[in-house]
Amino acid sequence: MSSSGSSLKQHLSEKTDLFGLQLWVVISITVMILLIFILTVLVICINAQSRRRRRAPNRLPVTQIPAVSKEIREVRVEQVPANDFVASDGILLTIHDKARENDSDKVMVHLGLGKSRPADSNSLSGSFHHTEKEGGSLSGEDGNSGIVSVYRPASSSYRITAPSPLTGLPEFSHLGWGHWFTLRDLEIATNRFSRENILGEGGYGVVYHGRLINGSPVAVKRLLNNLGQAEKEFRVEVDAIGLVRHKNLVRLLGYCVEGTHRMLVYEYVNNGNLEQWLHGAMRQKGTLTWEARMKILLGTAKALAYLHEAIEPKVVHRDIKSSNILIDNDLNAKVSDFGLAKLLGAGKSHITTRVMGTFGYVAPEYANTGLLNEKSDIYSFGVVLLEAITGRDPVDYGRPVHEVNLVDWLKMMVTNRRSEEVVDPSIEIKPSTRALKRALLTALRCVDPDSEKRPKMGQVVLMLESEDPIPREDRRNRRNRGGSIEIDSQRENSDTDKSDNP
Ligand SMILES: Nc1ncnc2c1ncn2[C@@H]1O[C@H](COP(=O)(O)OP(=O)(O)OP(=O)(O)O)[C@@H](O)[C@H]1O
Repeated sequence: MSSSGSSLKQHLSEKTDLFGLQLWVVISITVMILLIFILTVLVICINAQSRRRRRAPNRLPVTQIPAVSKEIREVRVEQVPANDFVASDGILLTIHDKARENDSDKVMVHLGLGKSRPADSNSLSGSFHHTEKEGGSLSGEDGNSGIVSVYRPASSSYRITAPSPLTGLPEFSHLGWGHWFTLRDLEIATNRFSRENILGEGGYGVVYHGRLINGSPVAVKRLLNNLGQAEKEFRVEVDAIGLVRHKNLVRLLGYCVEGTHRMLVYEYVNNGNLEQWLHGAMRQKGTLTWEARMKILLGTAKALAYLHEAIEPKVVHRDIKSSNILIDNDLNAKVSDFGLAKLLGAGKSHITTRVMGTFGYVAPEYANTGLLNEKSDIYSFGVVLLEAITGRDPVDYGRPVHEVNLVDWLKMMVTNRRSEEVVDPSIEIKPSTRALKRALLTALRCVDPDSEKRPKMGQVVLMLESEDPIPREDRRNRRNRGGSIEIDSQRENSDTDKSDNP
């Protein structure tokens, strides 16, 4: 044993060819080099991975809603057979008729405006950038700042806009915009999701009123189920949507991902929604005046203009309707549920069905073909505007057959020069003729059966804000066209004079 030990020692002490170094020295150096090499490789790998993780949100679009939604095609095949959907409506099916389009021309003429050509619409509304200069009605967090906030995924820009003056709250999400709540946090906030805290139930889940430990009131939306969406994917999507900011969009404060639970925590908007004010429980509190309605609709238009035109890539809401327009104490509109379609769109059945939008508000081309872009939101906005003007439901089977569909009835009334009769009878102080025509024209242009002819939301904002009776350019065009339109123009002027100068 000792002889073999001493022979090993002897062997290790032998000089090698490498600079005459002893064998044990060469072995030690080799082992050290190997160790250093392994350590270096490890450090490089860890660095690369963390850099990749940090870069991940930069490559992420706010949402990835494609111009043409795949999910909607799936719905049409599996969930809502096109014919059933359209046949049950009956209106959507026929709205593309040439005769209908001619109707729409007539409607425009009787509003005293004629059908607008592209040049008209430019002169009427200007471009989005024009709006910026004129006072920034499409701006982000601060609606009056005149600055359009463009989503820039560079981390520095969104960290600056990150919120949260809230204190004593759970962990900030990894992108820095909001909070990652635990299930326990939200159980405490909502009194264990008690029935008394339920604000309502929609297609996506149940909404609870809650109070955070710092006293802030919140609305907690408990999503129906996870639909197999991976935790990381959900968090990344929520983070992206959480970065979208506008004073007319309900603010997403944070979320909860725990086990199969998925919850979204929003600012609490305390004055009901437009649907409740027009047709439901909030009517007990009084009737919304014309001005209040226009303020709410203008805020909604600004929120949509922001989603469609001020952020990149744009967001299509997909479910604009009066119950998704929340209202605060100052009668500011707060559009809710934006981004939810994307967040849950990868799921199946009922969620995908929700993505189809809501009966009565869905644009005909969306219902017929499943093709979706922001023009579908604009159609739905037009329906909400008509709903606010008339106080009627978009589809009301309790009415005579020719009045069931709001858009059709409205066109018929305007064609028959009965525009003054469409105003919600519960509005005490009627709008001026000028204001009414302005609102009706805007709504009718939004619900044009031809989606290409609908104005952009930025133009809609300008149309609703405008004080002019009719844009000068538009009048000149109408004079050139002469005939009955000229007569309408004179009527409109005298109406305007009458109502605005009592
Ligand atoms: N942030 C919020 N603050 C106050 N109330 C809210 C908030 N978000 C939603 N609600 C209320 O909770 C109820 C349910 O809302 P939810 O959006 O889930 O359903 P919905 O609008 O009726 O239907 P849908 O899911 O089709 O949009 C509604 O009465 C809504 O006004």
